[in-house]
Amino acid sequence: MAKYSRVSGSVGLITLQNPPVNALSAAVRQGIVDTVERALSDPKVKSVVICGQNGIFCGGADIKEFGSNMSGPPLVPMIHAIEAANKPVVAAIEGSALGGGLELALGCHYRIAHSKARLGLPEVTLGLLPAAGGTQRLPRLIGVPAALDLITTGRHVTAAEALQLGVVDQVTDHSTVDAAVKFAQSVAGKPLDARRISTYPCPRPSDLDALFEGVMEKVRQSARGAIAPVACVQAVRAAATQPYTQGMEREKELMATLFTSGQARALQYCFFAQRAVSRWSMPNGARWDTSKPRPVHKAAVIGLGTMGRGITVALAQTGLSVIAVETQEKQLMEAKQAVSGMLERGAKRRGVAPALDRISYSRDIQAVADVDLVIEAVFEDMGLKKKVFQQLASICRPGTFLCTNTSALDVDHLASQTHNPELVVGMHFFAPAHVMKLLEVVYGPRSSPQAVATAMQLGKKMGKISVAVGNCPGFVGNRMLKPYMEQAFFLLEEGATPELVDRALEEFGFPMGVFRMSDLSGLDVGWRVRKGDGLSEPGAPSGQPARIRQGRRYSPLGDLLCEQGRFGQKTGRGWYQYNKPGSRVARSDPWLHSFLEGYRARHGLVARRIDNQEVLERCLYALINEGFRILEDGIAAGPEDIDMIYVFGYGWPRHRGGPMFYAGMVGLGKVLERLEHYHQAHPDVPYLKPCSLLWRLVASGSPPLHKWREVIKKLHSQL
Ligand SMILES: CCCCCCCCCCCCC[C@H](O)CC(=O)SCCNC(=O)CCNC(=O)[C@H](O)C(C)(C)COP(=O)(O)OP(=O)(O)OC[C@H]1O[C@@H](n2cnc3c(N)ncnc32)[C@H](O)[C@@H]1OP(=O)(O)O
Repeated sequence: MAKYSRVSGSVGLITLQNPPVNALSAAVRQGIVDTVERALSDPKVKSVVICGQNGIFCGGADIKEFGSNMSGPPLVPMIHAIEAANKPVVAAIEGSALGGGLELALGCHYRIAHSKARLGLPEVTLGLLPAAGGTQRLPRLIGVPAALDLITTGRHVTAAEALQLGVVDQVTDHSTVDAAVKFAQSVAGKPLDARRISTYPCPRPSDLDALFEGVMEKVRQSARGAIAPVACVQAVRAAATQPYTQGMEREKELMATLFTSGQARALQYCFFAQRAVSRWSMPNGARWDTSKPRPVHKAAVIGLGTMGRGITVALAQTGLSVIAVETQEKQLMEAKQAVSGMLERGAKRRGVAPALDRISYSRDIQAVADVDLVIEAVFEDMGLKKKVFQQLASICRPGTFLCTNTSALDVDHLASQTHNPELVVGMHFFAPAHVMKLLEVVYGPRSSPQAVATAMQLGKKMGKISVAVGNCPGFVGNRMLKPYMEQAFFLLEEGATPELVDRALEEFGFPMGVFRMSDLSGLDVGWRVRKGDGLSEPGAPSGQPARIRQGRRYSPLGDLLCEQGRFGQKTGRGWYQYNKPGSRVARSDPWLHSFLEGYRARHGLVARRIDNQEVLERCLYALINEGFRILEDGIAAGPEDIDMIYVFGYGWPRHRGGPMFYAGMVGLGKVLERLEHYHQAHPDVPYLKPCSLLWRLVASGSPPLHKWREVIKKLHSQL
């Protein structure tokens, strides 16, 4: 699918046609090969322009093809043929030129870009490297350090930056195709030898070894176990140290390893899952494509603590008018300052004016009377939230959407405080709310499809990955976190240390292990919840054994630390020790180790050797098991929803695809077998009991993840 025409008498115009992004599918590659041949053999044609239809040059190789047997002409010889052409070929870049799209443009002799175009080699984000010559041509064109930056980060650059780097030859504000055709006419007949990038010598930095060692070190640290960034560095090193043909061989060899890796599968799954979650559905049949969102121009935020401040910033940055309400004078003053600071810093980073005048502050909740949507972000206390919702119900004009930023409380119970429960949804942001990408949109049994659609659309406008989920304690993310953390506590009781557990999880790829994370977010948060649930003393019924609550195993370790005032980083002591309160550098704490020994002795527990494998299996499989329960309960519509929540909100390593994808990679049978094993060893831990959906999936032959919905549907229809 590439259209051919002759324009302005002597220019062969090739238009890539594969909506929506003109990906280089087999048909497009065949189309390019055919039309280039046609242009080169037509004596009337003196030069050639390649462009893409619908304002986008090319989004790269067709990622969907990677999972199947690839047919059609391969990219590398196709691009070589273009570069070797004896007539000038000009790329007219509008919209995006990414991955294979940019590699195609690098094979052309000239590149003209529209000022709004974005260019990049994002293959690394898909677990790959630019394997159509990108790792060899780009460093030859723009130098090794700049090429390393683009290829190892995958970042997209603007046309202006591309021009500055030397990736493109000209930028236009007008019709790119017209400019390229004119340019093509002007260079017709001119020698092309100096325009074939593969023939350029690669500029060789004097400190080559030091440069590559430094970049490799940086990449290894930030990649957290991802292999593609490392391979990207190796491929660029080949460009800098070997002739082009050998460099291409190295590129191919490294790509072959990446192409078949589990990491590439996981990252490509994430690419599609990230897009799939916007196509939400509810158990009652309501869906994204049949539910119309209402526009939101003016919003209000109630409560300006940490979350309320971040939400206010995120809304203002999206271009909405915001009324920010905080009843406490001192808190309001502090919040104003903090919000202005965040907006100014963000605006400076993005080179725009801060959106300060979009926000008006008030101490009076009556100020929200005429907004389109309210986000309540007061303290996580049901009594307080209920009061706010009752007030909102009487203040707001009819039709106003009322959203709660609770992280676990019952959205339906809050909805019942209003006259229009259909207008109520949860909008669970993650701290810091103006930075974190995840938003859980929580629908209750009475939430209208329009309320869900409106919250989802608002989240998208705010640049969030919004995932629609059902209402249950903890929703999806926090509900799954509970068994994960519980296992970590039990492992301490049985002989592990916080350091051992955290190391295993960090080696797996989490940015922080469970105990370092708990110190960061504050041990008191969970303590308050456990007290509310009647688990932690003194709320627990008297006379019950210290390590059993509500008939199941319970570890009071977190409560005991809180009783000592060890709330984590903010108090300078938690699972680790810190130089001073607020310090972020966790150090091993001998006090904690002897406390654990004393605790075990008091409860007659004998410490045993626990290895990384047990830590991972118990923590991760307990979390995954809860994920299956969530699917079984219909709280999440599909495994992609759960995975994107964990990747974007909980630091699950993207190259492992999310917990449910990971379960599929490990093998559902193996997950089931290990859960059974651990449940037999710990029968008082219900979270370790494999759930029926997992049994059902294994009994159905462990189908691939995209077929799970069918099994879930069958299960629901039988209930
Ligand atoms: C032993 C075995 C040896 C094997 C060796 C194998 C050798 C193979 C040789 C391969 C040569 C390598 C070539 C190249 O280096 C590799 C690549 O090019 S990989 C692809 C790189 N490109 C990207 O990563 C870009 C991805 N796309 C985007 O970033 C964005 O889509 C966009 C282009 C900026 C547009 O953004 P939006 O306008 O917001 O639109 P969406 O993102 O919502 O996308 C719309 C729609 O299009 C789908 N889509 C986008 N890009 C692609 C793509 N490249 N391929 C397929 N489909 C794509 C996207 O999924 C959306 O559809 P939906 O999912 O919503 O249905």
